[in-house]
Amino acid sequence: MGHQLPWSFPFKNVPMHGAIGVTCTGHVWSKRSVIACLTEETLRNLRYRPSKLSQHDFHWTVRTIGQYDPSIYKAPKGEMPRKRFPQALIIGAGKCGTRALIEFLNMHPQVVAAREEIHFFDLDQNFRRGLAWYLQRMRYSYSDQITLEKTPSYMWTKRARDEIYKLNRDMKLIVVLKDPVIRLVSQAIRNKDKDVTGCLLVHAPNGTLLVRDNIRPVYWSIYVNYIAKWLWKFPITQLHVLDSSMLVKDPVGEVQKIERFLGIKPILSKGNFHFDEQKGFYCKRPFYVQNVVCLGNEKGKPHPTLSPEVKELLYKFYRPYNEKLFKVIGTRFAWWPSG
Ligand SMILES: Nc1ncnc2c1ncn2[C@@H]1O[C@H](COP(=O)(O)OS(=O)(=O)O)[C@@H](OP(=O)(O)O)[C@H]1O
Repeated sequence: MGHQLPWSFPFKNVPMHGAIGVTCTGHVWSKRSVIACLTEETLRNLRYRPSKLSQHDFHWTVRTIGQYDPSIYKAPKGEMPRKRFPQALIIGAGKCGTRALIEFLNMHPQVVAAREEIHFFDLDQNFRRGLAWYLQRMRYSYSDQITLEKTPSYMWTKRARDEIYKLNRDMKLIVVLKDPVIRLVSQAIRNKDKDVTGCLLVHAPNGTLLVRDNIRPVYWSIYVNYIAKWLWKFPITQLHVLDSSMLVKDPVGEVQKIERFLGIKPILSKGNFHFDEQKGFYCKRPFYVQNVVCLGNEKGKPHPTLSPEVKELLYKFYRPYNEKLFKVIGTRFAWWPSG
């Protein structure tokens, strides 16, 4: 994009190999080669008051130079990147692989993913800060890129449904779901419930064992109760539901379906994924980066083994809800006990 700074690279401790330009299209942080993205406002300053510029004027998206071959992605000619509200959201569900999914999608040059979970629509203290605050949390993008945010608890939140609809009724919604029994165990472990089995089950007065359906890990796994409500507002064509176990087994196939759903170029392929034997999961291999990047150790922790009796009870509990869900979304997932 040709805008050159009128002085040498001013920042200490950042090794500099290459030019600074207004090219804000990459997705990979690199310590070796940098491109600092400038906002339009900064560029105005640059023309009129260059000496007033400081390090803080930079939108610090540091990119590997030449990260995308022009045959893979070229920013629209003459356009400046700007912050945009998401056009797509990963709304859930927590513990179902939402982090892996957004990391994988973020390798696509047309996907510009927010770096963190913003929790704008679900948390009062964030929602009160207003839409301008939400917008500021987004990264810079071009008009042919899709800004993507993930907050896995949006799926369970009424305000998220209402406010996302108000913000953009064309919003594309991505939901990754997991076998509900595995998800609830994952959540119970995360909540540090020591006795996972004990916390999920309760004895009825007559002595029979029942699933405690009044606790979050349990009722948040009744997906149909939430998905059906999203579909009161959004048409099914705007909802893409995938099964976490398929994301684990075949991430390429799953991200390629999402490329089609989002209407972006089919770019991600086998070469972007590497199976890490030790972790037992696929990790990402972004374009032009030698290293494979895996999720942290907090993801993919071993789960406790449930007793056959408890397992059966839980699967029996979820079966009718799963059946309803499959009808609503028009797809079946293989959610039955293994082992
Ligand atoms: N590729 C890859 N690498 C690592 N982990 C993977 C991957 N794909 C899916 N998973 C599963 O993601 C589970 C965590 O889900 P989330 O990222 O949605 O959790 S969170 O709600 O954001 O805390 C995590 O759940 P646990 O196994 O309970 O840790 C993993 O099973």
